[in-house]
Amino acid sequence: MSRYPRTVLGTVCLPWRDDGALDEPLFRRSIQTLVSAGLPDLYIFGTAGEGYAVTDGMFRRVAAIFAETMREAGGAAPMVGIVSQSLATMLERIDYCRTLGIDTFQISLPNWSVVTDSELRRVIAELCGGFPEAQFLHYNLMRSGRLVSPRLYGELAEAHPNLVATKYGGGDPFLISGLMRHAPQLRHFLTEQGYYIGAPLGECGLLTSISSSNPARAFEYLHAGANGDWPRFAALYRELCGVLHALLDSAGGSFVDGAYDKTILKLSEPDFPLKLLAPYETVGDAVFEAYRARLAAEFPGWLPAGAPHR
Ligand SMILES: N[C@@H](CC=O)C(=O)O
Repeated sequence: MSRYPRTVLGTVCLPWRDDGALDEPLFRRSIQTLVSAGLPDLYIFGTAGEGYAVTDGMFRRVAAIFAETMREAGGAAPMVGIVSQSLATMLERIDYCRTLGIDTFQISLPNWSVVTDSELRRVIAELCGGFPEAQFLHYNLMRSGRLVSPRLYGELAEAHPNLVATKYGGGDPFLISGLMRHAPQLRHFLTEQGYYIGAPLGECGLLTSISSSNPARAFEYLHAGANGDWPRFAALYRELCGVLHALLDSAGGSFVDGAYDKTILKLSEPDFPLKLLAPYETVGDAVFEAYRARLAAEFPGWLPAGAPHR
């Protein structure tokens, strides 16, 4: 029995105005739009949410607005990403969020020097042990300099009942099957490609990226995999591979996640700026227009519900 609901987990992006300030009304509106479109399980400060780039002041302001708006919108428990080179800063940020009533955190490992297994055990012990009333999802990504192995997750899950989930954006079949085998008590959230490998093996969740443009269809993909409806699952997977290539072809280069996630979000929030916090470069409006045109022509079912298919 897994410790966290099986659902579609989605990112929230941060809209920056030309003067560099947060566009608060648009930030609130984009959260409301996602929840009312059927995506209530949301987090801030993943890679797309620029958790690596915000100051402490911005972290506090965004976290407070996010928690308040999620409550108003009727979203699930708001999940806040904690990204820092400093374990002490991570603890401070969690402490602050606890004062806002936030109890669900997405943690990644400090990476100035890649942590060893025993250092990793220490990080998880400080975070999970320091806040036993909170719950933690670990973001397993190579930007930390290493991945956590399925067996190590099994060990950590036994030691920390409030380690409840993991998130992995890659597609390594060996790692994915290992997660299901060695740490089934954790909910493993996999992106569209990884979910296709994981769903036949165990009760993983869907970490939505390209599929977030149409939450109802993203849930259809989750359920097709969960219920063993393999023809539908394969058909949606084929579409999603096409959608991914449409996005990458339109972008024509390599960008940090936020550039892609903001392009996807702009489908439902046309005035959402694509700008990223410095020094990272983003895609231009022409990329967004090319992507929207490709979706309309080839995969209209992945446009937001009610969007014109032009
Ligand atoms: N871009 C996502 C990860 C998965 O797709 C994020 O920022 O968390």
